[in-house]
Amino acid sequence: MRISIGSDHRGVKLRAELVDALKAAGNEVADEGTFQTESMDYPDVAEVVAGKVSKGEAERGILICATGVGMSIAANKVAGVRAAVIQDEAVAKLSRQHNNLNVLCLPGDALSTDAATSLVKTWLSTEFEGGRHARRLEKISHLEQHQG
Ligand SMILES: O=C(CO)[C@H](O)[C@H](O)[C@H](O)COP(=O)(O)O
Repeated sequence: MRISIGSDHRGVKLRAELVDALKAAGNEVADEGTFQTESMDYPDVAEVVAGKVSKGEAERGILICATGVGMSIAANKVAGVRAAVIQDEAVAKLSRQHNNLNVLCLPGDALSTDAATSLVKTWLSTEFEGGRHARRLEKISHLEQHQG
């Protein structure tokens, strides 16, 4: 799978570990940084990862900051992106089955490498169920196009 992954300064270590695990599993990974531990602004990285997902240049995106919250807020501003903070296996699965989540936001401060790797594996391998859930996503798309 083609995956774009990024983090701010608070997610550098976890991101590097996930990049290795994703590549080892055979994915095509675009690592968007940041590559520095100095403080930087998470929306700058969210824009790159969410933009690639929105344009179809990546099938999925993964974003990491301290809480995942800022990344999810920023990513959801990009057309066609469905992003959420996930830190639970059952929710990771449901976020794919029911919401077709295409950008996974992880709280780097709250997850061990093993827990994050397992969440990502579950999330990547779970298919969208369609049906009534597709109808609901169409309503979300409508909101995106006709807000205000
Ligand atoms: O945006 C966030 C919270 O919603 C992210 O967790 C950031 O990583 C965090 O705000 C960065 O904070 P810092 O004090 O600048 O390291």
